[in-house]
Amino acid sequence: MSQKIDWAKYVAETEKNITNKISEVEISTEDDGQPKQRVVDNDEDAPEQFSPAEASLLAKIIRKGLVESKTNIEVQRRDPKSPLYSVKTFEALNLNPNLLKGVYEMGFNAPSKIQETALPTLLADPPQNLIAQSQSGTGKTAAFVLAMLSRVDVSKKYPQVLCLSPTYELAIQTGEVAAHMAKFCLDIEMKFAVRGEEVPRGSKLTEHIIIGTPGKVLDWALKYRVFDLKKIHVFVLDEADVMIAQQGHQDQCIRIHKNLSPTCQMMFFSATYDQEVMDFAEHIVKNPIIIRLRREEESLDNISQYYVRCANQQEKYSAVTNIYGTVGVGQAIIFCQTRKAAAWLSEKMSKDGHAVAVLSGDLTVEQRINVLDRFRQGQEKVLITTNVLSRGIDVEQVTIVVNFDLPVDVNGKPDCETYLHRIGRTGRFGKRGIAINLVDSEESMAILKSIERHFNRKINYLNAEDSDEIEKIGN
Ligand SMILES: Nc1ncnc2c1ncn2[C@@H]1O[C@H](COP(=O)(O)OP(=O)(O)OP(=O)(O)O)[C@@H](O)[C@H]1O
Repeated sequence: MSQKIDWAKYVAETEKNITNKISEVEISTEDDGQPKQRVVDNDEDAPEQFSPAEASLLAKIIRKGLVESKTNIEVQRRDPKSPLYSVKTFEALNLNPNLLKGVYEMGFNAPSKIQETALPTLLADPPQNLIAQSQSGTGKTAAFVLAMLSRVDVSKKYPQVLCLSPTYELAIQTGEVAAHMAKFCLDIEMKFAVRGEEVPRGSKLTEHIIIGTPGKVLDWALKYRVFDLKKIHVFVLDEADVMIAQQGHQDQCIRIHKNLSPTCQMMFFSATYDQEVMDFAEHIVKNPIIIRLRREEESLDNISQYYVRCANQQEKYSAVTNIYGTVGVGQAIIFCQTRKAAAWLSEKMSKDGHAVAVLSGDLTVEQRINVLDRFRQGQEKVLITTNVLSRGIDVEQVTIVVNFDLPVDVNGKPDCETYLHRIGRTGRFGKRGIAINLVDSEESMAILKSIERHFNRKINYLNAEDSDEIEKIGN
């Protein structure tokens, strides 16, 4: 099926394309287009209107979803098919006692499947390389953060562990998890290498761990030379698939990777790897242990997926305002494909008296972190955003994800990986979540169907005429 790729040539060509200007790029394929008005053709299955009956059905679904979000995690832990399943305790993973204290302090009672399977490899001696895949919200961050903290030699006052994240927000979140886990390991020091952080040229970093975005890390390592990539002995690539395959990150990550010592331990993590990206990962990581999901395991049972048919942009807007009215005690994230669409939607909702926050690459990093903090504290119940927040961001109370626009790649083709990451902002660690897709044209219907086929997972039509619908939810 696929044509053979010469990875060595591919890496060499990618490197040739590296520009001298090193800057941070967000994982968003935003364009500057205005939201378009589209008209849907008649469809025999589905009425065009987002009717009051549908609005009321939606409200019921959301309420039911919220009630079920109290699903017992312990039950899932005993189900071998669940990503939360584990047989071991954290004690059995041979963690340093102070790290173990940190883990329990965070309220973690037992490891998830990925933690239980990845940690023995990550902590093995001699060190083993790992390429790991596990569904969104199943505890990958804790797995690699525990490995990072375990590998630090505090007597050596220089950066030894490097973790790369695709966005500013994700780097900060990972640093916060690491700080929390290291609460009883006071000697471990960390530094963020992200936009807004500056270091004097010629100075030498003394922190043990660097967590950052690729552009800044490359700047600090190769331009300012404030730390030595050859002395890094643990390299973590979070969201590894976009980091090695998406334009903007790829050249920087590969350049960083090339400058590491051949003995540096590699830890690649993501919820998604398509086959080509996995082949490439296997090419750049020597003798890796691979933890891989089957396609049908990639999407989570605890996230119920729906679509709503809307005739045009105005009906999409009505659907969103209806959803706004039903969020209740949870929170919602609404994804738009472009910054402009996000700005348009948030302005319109604000004008109509709905309190919403908006986060996109249009804001400064200070504004971005401020918006996210307020959302985490529940000051706004609804956050409108772009793909910049599609990956990794962990806000426990998010019960609903809305795709105002379905995710497409630069060629307008369905972006199944982004879809999975977006809907994974809800349903964190076994909680229940609801994903609602707004479909306003035959093109968007085709995209939805293609996503459905890709994961072989039904996305249910929100049919107000079907009185059994609510009963089916969650089954
Ligand atoms: N063993 C555990 N017990 C209880 N909660 C946990 C455990 N491990 C992680 N969590 C919690 O689960 C949530 C999701 O974890 P995390 O953010 O690490 O997921 P992830 O797999 O990295 O997700 P994503 O693919 O979206 O990046 C977090 O709130 C985290 O605190």
